[in-house]
Amino acid sequence: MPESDMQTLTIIQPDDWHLHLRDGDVLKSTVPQAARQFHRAIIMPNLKPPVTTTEKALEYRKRILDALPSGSDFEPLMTLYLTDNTSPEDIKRAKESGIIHGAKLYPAGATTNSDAGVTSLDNCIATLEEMQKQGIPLLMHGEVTDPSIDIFDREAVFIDRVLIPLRKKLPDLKIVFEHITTREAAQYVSEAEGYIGATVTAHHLLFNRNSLFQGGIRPHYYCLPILKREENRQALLKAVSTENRRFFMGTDSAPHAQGAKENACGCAGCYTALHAIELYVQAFDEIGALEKIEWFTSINGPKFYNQNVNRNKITLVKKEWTIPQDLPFGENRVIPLMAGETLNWQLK
Ligand SMILES: NC(=O)N[C@@H](CC(=O)O)C(=O)O
Ligand SMILES: [Zn+2]
Ligand SMILES: [Zn+2]
Repeated sequence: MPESDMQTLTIIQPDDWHLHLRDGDVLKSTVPQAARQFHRAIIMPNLKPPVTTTEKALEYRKRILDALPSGSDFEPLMTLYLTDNTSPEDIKRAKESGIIHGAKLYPAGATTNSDAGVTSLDNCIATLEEMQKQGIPLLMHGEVTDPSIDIFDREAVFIDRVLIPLRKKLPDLKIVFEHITTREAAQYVSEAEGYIGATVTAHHLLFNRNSLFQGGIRPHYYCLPILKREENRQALLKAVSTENRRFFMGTDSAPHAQGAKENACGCAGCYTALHAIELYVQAFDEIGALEKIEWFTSINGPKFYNQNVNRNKITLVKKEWTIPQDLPFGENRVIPLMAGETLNWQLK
């Protein structure tokens, strides 16, 4: 149970089960910011070029570890980027390495750096069977790419067109439905048979689609899956704050340089790794559910991934602070979510 006296909140140290750190120079800031809060993180493989092999993941892991502040015990949990050409041998190799904790499905064209992603799951059945056999979870960006489907419906349609048929074929495949944003997804994950979990971001708990157009167009609130109607936000809040153990924290912190967001064709992704835990605490506090937060932030995720729950604890204090306007990002700047706005809780 979290310890709380209204002015402080102490919880088991959280992990981030969905994080983009990017690569190169920017690791100098993205890695320490994540390591300040989390013990472990599932590292997304959508680099340019993507992390498609265990060898590439080992090299990327080393670059991440090299960017850690000395004394940090942060552990990057690596993932493979599935393509039409990922083979069952690639999966065996990943399992043997001991460093790969999932393989990521990006439907081709669905989101940032997904062009090399899977064009049809039919091309991957042998590979997915091997994942099922080896116990490697399939992490999914769950949106259909059919341009005739409205952007606000792409997640719900994915459940019927892709997820349910896939789970009929491979009922023992472990699945994480990443960054869910709809009532339909929350309900499906709550009730479905078998081994399935879902991550939920802080921004989908805090904001609905009105935030995209508050007094003008707001590129820093644009991410995929796109923010939805309020009723969906309410369904997500309910899912993460009830006793269901299938929902866990995954920030989907996805930094893009300021100029790539504030652009005629701006990139999708919100940067939250600086202040993720404070954002989640704010969301739970707003619905009076702080006593439920620890399952979501610190327990359900490790249990899903067969990892130990962390031993360390973190403490937040009830104290207003202002989110910085921008942050270093290699040679550029990145704008954190809610830049310049106030949060009520601060990590000690
Ligand atoms: N969530 C996003 O809007 N963007 C992510 C990709 C992803 O997780 O879909 C990114 O890598 O920028
Ligand atoms: Zn995604
Ligand atoms: Zn993501």
